[in-house]
Amino acid sequence: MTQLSRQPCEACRKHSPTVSEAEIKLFKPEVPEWRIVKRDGIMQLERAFTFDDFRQALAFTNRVGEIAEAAGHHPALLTEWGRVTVNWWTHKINGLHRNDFILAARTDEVAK
Ligand SMILES: C[C@H](O)[C@H](O)[C@H]1CNC2=NC(N)=NC(=O)C2=N1
Repeated sequence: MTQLSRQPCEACRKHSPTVSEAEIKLFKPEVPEWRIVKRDGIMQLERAFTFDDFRQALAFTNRVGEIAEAAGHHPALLTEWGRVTVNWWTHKINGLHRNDFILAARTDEVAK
């Protein structure tokens, strides 16, 4: 499989299926630092990134915003002094789509 972050996002429609167990087994190893959590009954990918101060946390937040805008797919972002918590899920299907794994992989790339 080509590197997850390089894969194109696919159009996600209202009735698109959520990721299967088999897809999770395929994709999750490519984003090992992310947890699959359930928030408000919705499966999400979540990771907290730490930084030396607020300015660096904010700069990372904006980099994630840029990749989200480029993909037309957006996370929940909690930006604090020294930490940014990122949650990816697909609103249209109230759950996880392959796009969320792709964007999580891209998020890791802009954290470096
Ligand atoms: C109209 C707009 O493209 C859609 O609402 C997009 C925007 N960004 C999105 N982001 C996420 N995470 N899920 C969506 O379903 C979604 N839909």
